[in-house]
Amino acid sequence: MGLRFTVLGSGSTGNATVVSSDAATVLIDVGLSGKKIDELLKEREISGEDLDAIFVTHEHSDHIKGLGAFARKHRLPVYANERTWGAMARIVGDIPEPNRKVLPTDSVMEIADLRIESYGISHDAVEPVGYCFQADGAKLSLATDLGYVSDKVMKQLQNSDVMVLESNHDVDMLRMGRYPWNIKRRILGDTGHLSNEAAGDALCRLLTGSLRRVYLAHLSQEHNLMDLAKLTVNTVLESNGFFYHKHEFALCDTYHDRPTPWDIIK
Ligand SMILES: Nc1ccn([C@@H]2O[C@H](COP(=O)(O)O)[C@@H](O)[C@H]2O)c(=O)n1
Repeated sequence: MGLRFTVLGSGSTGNATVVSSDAATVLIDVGLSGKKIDELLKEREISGEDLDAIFVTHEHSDHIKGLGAFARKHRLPVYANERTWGAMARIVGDIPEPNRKVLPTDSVMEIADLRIESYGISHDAVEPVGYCFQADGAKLSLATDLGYVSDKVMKQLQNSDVMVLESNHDVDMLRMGRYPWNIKRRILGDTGHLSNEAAGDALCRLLTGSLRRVYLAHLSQEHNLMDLAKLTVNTVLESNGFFYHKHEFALCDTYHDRPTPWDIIK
C-alpha cells in the first residue's frame, strides 16, 4: 500500500480528499463542515488523529468551509501559500502560529515518504494551486478548479498514474441553464471551471504515459451528469484516435455526497 487516496466529497457543495502513503496521511481541502469531514473519514475507517497535515488549494468556501474548526480540533498543521493565507484569514479564524505553514506555489516538500508538489493553476482565487503526490514510485495528481489547462499545468500532470480531473459542466446545459449570465461567463472563462470537453481535450495530451485511472471531479449538480461527462470525455478521446480497453484505463466517479472507495494506486 505505497500510495492510496479517497475523494471524500467533490463539487461546489464541498471538496476534500485524503492521500495516504505508508508513513503519512494528508487531507487536501476542508470544504465541508468539520463534523461532516469527521463522519466521512470514519466511513473510510480513518480519523482526524491519523492525519499529519492539511493542504489548501484556494480560499473559496467549497474548499475551506470547515478548515478552521477541523484544524483546531485535531491540532493539525495547515499548508497554503502566503496570499491564500491572507485571503482566508477571516474565514478560517485562529490557527496557532506553529501550525500556520507557508508552502510557496511551485514548491516541493516531503512528509515522511510522501512527496508533495504544489503547482499554480488558473482560477479566480488569489493564488490557487493544485497538488501532485508521489510515494513508492507512484504519482497522483489533483487538478480541479481550472479555467483552462496551461502548458505548464500539462507538464506538471505528465507521468501521473492516477488523476482527479475537473469535468464541471456540459457547455450546452450551462448556456441554457438558470444561472445569471455573469456567473455563466465566469464558469466558462479562463479562470472558471473545466467543461467535459475541456477535460477530454486535456486527457488527449495526458493519455500517452502511465495514466491508468481518471476520476472526473467537481461536477456541477445543475449542469452535468456523471454519465454525460464520461460520454463526452470518451467521445473526445475516440475522435482523437484514443481507444482503450477497460483493463488499461478507466474513467471513475466522484460524488458530492459520499466518499469514493479507497483507490490503492500502489
Ligand atoms: N448561484 C451560483 C451558483 C454557482 N456559482 C459558482 O459557479 C461555479 C460552478 O458551480 P456548480 O455548482 O454549477 O458546479 C462554482 O464556482 C460555484 O461556486 C456561483 O457563483 N453562484
